[in-house]
Amino acid sequence: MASTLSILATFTIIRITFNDFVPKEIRDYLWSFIRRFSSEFTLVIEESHDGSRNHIFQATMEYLGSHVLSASAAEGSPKRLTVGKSEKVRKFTFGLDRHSEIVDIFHGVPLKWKYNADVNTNTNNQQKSESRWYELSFQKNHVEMVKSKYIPHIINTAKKLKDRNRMVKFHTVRRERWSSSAVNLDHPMTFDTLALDGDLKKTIMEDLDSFINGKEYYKKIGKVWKRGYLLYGPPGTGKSSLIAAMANHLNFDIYNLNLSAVNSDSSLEYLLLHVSNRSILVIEDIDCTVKLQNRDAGDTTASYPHVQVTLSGLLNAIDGLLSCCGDERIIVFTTNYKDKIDPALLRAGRMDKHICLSYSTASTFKQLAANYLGISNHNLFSRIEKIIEEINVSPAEVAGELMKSKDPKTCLEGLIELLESKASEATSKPEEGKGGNNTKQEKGCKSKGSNTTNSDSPNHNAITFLTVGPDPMIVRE
Ligand SMILES: Nc1ncnc2c1ncn2[C@@H]1O[C@H](COP(=O)(O)OP(=O)(O)OP(=O)(O)O)[C@@H](O)[C@H]1O
Repeated sequence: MASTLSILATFTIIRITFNDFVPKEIRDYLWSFIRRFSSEFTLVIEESHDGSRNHIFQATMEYLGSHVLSASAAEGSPKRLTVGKSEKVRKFTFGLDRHSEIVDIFHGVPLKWKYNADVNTNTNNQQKSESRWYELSFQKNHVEMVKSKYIPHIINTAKKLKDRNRMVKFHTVRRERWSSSAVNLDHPMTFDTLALDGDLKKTIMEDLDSFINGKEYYKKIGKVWKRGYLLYGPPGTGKSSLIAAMANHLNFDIYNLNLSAVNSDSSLEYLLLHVSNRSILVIEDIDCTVKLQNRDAGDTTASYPHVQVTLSGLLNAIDGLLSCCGDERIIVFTTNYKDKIDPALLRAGRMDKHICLSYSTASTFKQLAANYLGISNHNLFSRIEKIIEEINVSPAEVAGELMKSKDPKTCLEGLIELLESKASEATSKPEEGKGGNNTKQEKGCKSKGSNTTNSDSPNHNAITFLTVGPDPMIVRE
């Protein structure tokens, strides 16, 4: 043991002495001489290439950053790492410290990475700049594999990591243009905290994942890589919450478009064409901002004096967005009244999925109770579940009651009081119930042209998920 240590110490001293006393030019020459007799091959990836940023360098940094921490426990791994965080990303980023090495195994081939950095001074010993580069060393017979598989793998992985870690931004319109200062979305709603009935949550997530993994599929069928969703249902049923959950799930920016802030069809077209890739364009309450009546009635223009956007302008702008420029874009309309929207806006190819969000059911109540109160059972549950299936109460109203106290019993009693008052209101005013107030039959999702099979089903009449466009692709590895 002692002799091993002394050999190591001697070797370290020799290496330090060699580095300190032998000029760099001679060291480089000696190394290139030694390499001539070895079967090792080295690729040098510098930070800049042809006078601009080298994307492979950036991708390598991202890629190795995700590997170094998990690899740091392995034998022979670097003993020093760098750590940092910028405003634009959610997580810390780790990296190799200068002159550190790490071995990555890809398809069983060991690939050795070394990170280098040098400070350059000009002749007056004044201006300093840093040059940084990676060296990737491997056996010569793997050159083709590294070129055709490993480097593309690094670039793809780095892109996915970057997309996953970036902050989601929220863009709004200012003076008919997207505001230059988008804010971090920072919305806590996720698919874990969103309460949805039946399989709807799973179906939506699967649809989003198929979309995001479907680049090749869209290319194959010659369709632009975009998808449209219509979210409809009564107020407080989670339409905005679902959009936030979608953005957080995909790490897509949100572009929120209020049509009443747009003065002309040409401005609208400009806005829709200037939405960035990997984003969700949201047009909320579409029935309120533009009177999108059935064109059979002959009304194709906005009927509110302050709204300049016409229905045909909106259709053209959406078709422009859907037919050209950019990738990975989602467009979402929300409305409380699906029947008020011109069917042309909702047809397949414009809105691929119609998702109805509706009043609370026993299932959504239980999800909310688990989220807000941290309980999965209580002796008041059965009473609540029974009444909630009979009346219309939005998840927002249920959530409001569950937030009133930290004591579950107090919250559940408050909720029962609300449910009972709604039930007696519905009994005393049955004619209002028909208008969609509090009767079970009006859970809010029935509308002309909706998926009546689903909406008639006894257990899931609150929610329908209707595919109107081509089904999402099945991605096979
Ligand atoms: N399905 C749900 N799951 C969890 N929380 C919900 C759900 N629906 C509503 N909420 C709660 O109610 C609040 C209001 O809901 P949200 O704004 O998403 O409803 P909305 O359908 O978009 O309403 P509106 O039609 O009035 O815009 C949310 O911030 C959230 O706290």
